[in-house]
Amino acid sequence: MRISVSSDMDEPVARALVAALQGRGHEVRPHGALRSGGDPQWAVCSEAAAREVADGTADQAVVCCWTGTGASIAANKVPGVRAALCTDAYTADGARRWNDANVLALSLRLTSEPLLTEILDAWFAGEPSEDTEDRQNVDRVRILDHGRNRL
Ligand SMILES: O=C[C@H](O)[C@H](O)[C@H](O)COP(=O)(O)O
Repeated sequence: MRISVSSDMDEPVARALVAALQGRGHEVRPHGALRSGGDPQWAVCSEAAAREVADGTADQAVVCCWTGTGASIAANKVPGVRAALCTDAYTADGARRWNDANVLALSLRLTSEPLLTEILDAWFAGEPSEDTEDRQNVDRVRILDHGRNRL
């Protein structure tokens, strides 16, 4: 997959994330502190990565900041993006399964490299649920994207 990755800080775990994604065969599109000349403000680089998912340049994105909160907030402002801040593998699996999340948000502070591996394993193994209620919930979120009562 083509995966946009942003981080507002050039932290070892952010570099490990890029290497892990490449090691899994993904094409990484770096943003923020991960790219020479990139704008490292979390609101800017998270939005840039998320926009690539929304416009189809990327299949998914991983957005990072110290807490993960700013990155997830900014990404979720982009219509079509469902960003989930995941602090463990169970949450990452649920985000893919029940939320059809297309952007993974991570905390640079909390995510150790072993935990990163667990989260990525769960994220990439997870498939969106076909359950009717789950799909209806995701559709409701799509309606919210547009600010009006249609998909
Ligand atoms: O949600 C915000 C993020 O956690 C930032 O990474 C945090 O604000 C640190 O940014 P700075 O080092 O620019 O203060």
